[in-house]
Amino acid sequence: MSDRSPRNRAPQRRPDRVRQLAYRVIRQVTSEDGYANLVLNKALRDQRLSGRDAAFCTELVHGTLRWQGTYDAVLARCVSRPLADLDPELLDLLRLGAHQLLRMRVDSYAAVSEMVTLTRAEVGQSRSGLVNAVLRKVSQRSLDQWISTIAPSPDDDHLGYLAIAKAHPRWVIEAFANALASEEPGVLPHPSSDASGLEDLLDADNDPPRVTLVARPGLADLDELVEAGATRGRWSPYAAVLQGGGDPGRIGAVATGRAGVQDEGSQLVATALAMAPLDGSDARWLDLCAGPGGKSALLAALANQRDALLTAVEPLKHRAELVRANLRAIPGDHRVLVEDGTKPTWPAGWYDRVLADVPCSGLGALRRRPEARWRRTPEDVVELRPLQEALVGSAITSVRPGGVVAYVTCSPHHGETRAVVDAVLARRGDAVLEDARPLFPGVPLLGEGPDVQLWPHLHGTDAMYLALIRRI
Ligand SMILES: C[S@@+](CC[C@H](N)C(=O)[O-])C[C@H]1O[C@@H](n2cnc3c(N)ncnc32)[C@H](O)[C@@H]1O
Repeated sequence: MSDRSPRNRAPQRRPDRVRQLAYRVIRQVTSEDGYANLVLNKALRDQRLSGRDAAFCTELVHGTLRWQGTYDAVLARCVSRPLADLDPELLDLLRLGAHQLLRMRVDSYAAVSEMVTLTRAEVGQSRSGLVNAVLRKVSQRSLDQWISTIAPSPDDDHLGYLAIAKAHPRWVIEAFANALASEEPGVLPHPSSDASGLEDLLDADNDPPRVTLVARPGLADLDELVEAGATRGRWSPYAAVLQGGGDPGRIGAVATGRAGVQDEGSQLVATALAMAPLDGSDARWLDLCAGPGGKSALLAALANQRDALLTAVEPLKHRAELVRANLRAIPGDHRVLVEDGTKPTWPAGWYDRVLADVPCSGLGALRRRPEARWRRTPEDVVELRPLQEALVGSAITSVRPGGVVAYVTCSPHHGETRAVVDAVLARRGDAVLEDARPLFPGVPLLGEGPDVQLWPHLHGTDAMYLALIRRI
């Protein structure tokens, strides 16, 4: 009989440092409603993780959070009680294990064994048996086999199938299907084929985006970013893409604020507002919902080239500080007001161009926010509506007759795009919609207009929406 006295027991293995960090980041994101990107970046910095370790940790965190709904459906088949009855720590450990087994090329034995060791260290020996047993069951099938087992047949319930196979909540897929269908008359809102591009869109959401830079006009030019290793963007005249990622802060133009990190779709909508034709005065520009100030910086740089000035409005003090920081490198006496955009303190009709980039569900930026899809609810869209309508109303009141408003969301959900614009314009007789498509030169697949919806799968951008409104 072997001697199991503590003195003779084999020393307990230490958990793998990278998996442990990934688990702790995931815990913070799920238990404190943290933003994965912020929590992870801080953790990587604090632990001085870089190179392959940082990349592995990022994949563990982002992948686990992004595929959470699918992993929960798999785990529900492997755990004998409802997942809701599991301790949240245990559930996060199981999700992290499932990700390694089902979507990473980690050897099954290594993945299970590492997760058992991590479980022992993080929640105690008594739980490690359950983790071992459940993950072994998970490892008995590939992801495709699990999907065939647990998802409804695509012929019976296409959206239900996609929810599992593409890891999106069903209500989000429905909203996307509706938005895509309205751009392509004749395509059913609930397609059973992918004629509408729905599957491509969901796939694009599951691909982490490359880092896109903006060369702020008049301050940096694209050649400078290209020399630093970036390649020119596809559509925006100011965009460059950092191939292979890397820290953008190492580029001089970014470190000094002459360039910044900004999705190409965000660049396109801000540039579209600046390009809208205008008769008469073009001196006063307003960014009504400015924080953290990415679009403010681009608009201010463009305004500066025409001797115009930008006023940026943001009610949250800490976000207004971010706007100030973003505007610091831009020449000109641009102002930041810490105010509520629905209660203008400036005279009606004061501005020539207004951007209303309103608070929204952010469903258009799921690529870059891995946890967001599981956190948002249909109620968010309903609850944001009155604020969105008040802000468009305020934007229209703030612009002079003949001036233009760009209503922008980072969401393709009709409840926060067309429905908002239509409701506001139906109530007031002093503004009309204009065709925004000519303001996106060279950008293909802009639909039937007059508004513009960009898409990750078609344009490689966030799903930004823009409606161009002219005050009459
Ligand atoms: C979608 S974000 C704007 C992003 C920004 N334009 C950029 O490109 O960096 C919406 C912003 O509106 C702000 N906001 C919320 N309520 C507001 C209000 N009543 N008036 C003005 N801005 C508001 C939010 O704090 C948030 O910073």
